[in-house]
Amino acid sequence: MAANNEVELSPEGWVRGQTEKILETGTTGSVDIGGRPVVLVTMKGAKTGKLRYVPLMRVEHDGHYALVASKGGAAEHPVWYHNLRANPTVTLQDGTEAGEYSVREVDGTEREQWWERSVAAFPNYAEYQTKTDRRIPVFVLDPA
Ligand SMILES: C[C@H](OP(=O)(O)OC[C@@H](O)[C@@H](O)[C@@H](O)Cn1c2nc(=O)[nH]c(=O)c-2cc2ccc(O)cc21)C(=O)N[C@@H](CCC(=O)N[C@@H](CCC(=O)O)C(=O)O)C(=O)O
Repeated sequence: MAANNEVELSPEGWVRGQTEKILETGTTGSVDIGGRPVVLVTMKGAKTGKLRYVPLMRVEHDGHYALVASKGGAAEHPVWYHNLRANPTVTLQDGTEAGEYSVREVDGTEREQWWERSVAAFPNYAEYQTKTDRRIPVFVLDPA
């Protein structure tokens, strides 16, 4: 296991670029996807123990957030899905504010409620779900 403070950004160029911009400016407000706000989630790698920085769409309600493992409607879950399952405590930065959250995957009516909020925040999620038989996982973050 790596030292738990070793940071690793995405190998995906455009994602790394947005992450670097957030880190340089100190605010997630410096980036967006189609004008929609983004949050920056720091999570612990399931295998390496590295600190992984994962930008995701901002879905917030009453101080709780949802993270949608859509990966653009790909056939498989994003790799970070496994990180959250293994290490369900993250730091989430929204704007300039960062806080600690406990993470849980949701199902049933709670998932429906948060899926609606997610699609309202980022309509592309609805289209991504039509592109794959994989049911796109939804995680809810509760302030730690
Ligand atoms: C390419 C791969 O990415 P991924 O984890 O599959 O995630 C794919 C994307 O979801 C991820 O890039 C998101 O940030 C993309 N993305 C969104 N992705 C989404 O799925 N949903 C969103 O709402 C979303 C919004 C968003 C907004 C801005 C932005 O810049 C990017 C956004 C990756 O980062 N791999 C790394 C890290 C892998 C990793 O985490 N390894 C774990 C082990 C994991 C295991 O157990 O297998 C470890 O370190 O231990 C690598 O191969 O080195």
